[in-house]
Amino acid sequence: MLEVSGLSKKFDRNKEQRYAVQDVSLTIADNEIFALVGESGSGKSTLAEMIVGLQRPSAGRIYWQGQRIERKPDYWQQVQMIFQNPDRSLNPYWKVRDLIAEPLILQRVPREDAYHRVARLLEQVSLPRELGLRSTSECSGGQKQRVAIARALALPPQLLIADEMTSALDPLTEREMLRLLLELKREHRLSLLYITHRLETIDGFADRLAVMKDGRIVETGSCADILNAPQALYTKRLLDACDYSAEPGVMK
Ligand SMILES: Nc1ncnc2c1ncn2[C@@H]1O[C@H](COP(=O)(O)OP(=O)(O)OP(=O)(O)O)[C@@H](O)[C@H]1O
Repeated sequence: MLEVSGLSKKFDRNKEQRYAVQDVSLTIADNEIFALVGESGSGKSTLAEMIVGLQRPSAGRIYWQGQRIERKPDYWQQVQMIFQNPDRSLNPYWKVRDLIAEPLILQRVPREDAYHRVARLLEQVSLPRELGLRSTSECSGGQKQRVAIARALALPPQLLIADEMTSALDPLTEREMLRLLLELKREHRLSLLYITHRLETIDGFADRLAVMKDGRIVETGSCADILNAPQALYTKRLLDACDYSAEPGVMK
């Protein structure tokens, strides 16, 4: 469904040009959870931001359903991103229900109909309906992240990109979030690009996995294969660092 081919991004740093992402190619299939793993600074967010159009690639192409995204104007409605810090996409002065309703209102859905849909979305992400009348400054970190998910689902996307969305949350809330994403995948048949630096969280969750280091993909394959028998030295080091064999994954 999504194909990234030879994608690179260079930034100027100290009068030099450095690659944040270099010649990355990958595909994400329909209804697939694809995890992108790597340590801090390996280029994961830059890659995601190119996919959602927040950064312009220095080289390479992105295809959606077989066509370049520049030729698919509806692509931008079919992809949504959730950030590590939900405040990045949520205005603290707005009520939760208006934040979630905004994408619908922008599509000219009548306000009353939009609020009905918001009530259903709040239920889907396990938030009480009353929370709709609060501002996000009155919500916890986990609640804000659920609000961000509900907003991203208001116009159901076909591809959801979650960039370190659970890394500021406690382990129990993290587990709940991953369960919620699995449910949403089943219900909406969406695909998910799930970005994390924590390999141990994706066991039993992701279908496929790419490991990124210094802007390049060093290993890609089925999640189970890579976790059980990593080929790249770097992946082995990442697994050792999180003591993967000793700790069951979040979803087990
Ligand atoms: N706007 C920018 N200007 C210059 N360099 C940048 C910019 N954005 C990112 N970089 C650099 O590109 C590299 C990759 O950064 P990126 O944020 O994509 O990594 P990451 O794997 O997502 O890291 P983290 O897990 O810490 O978010 C880093 O060396 C970073 O300093």
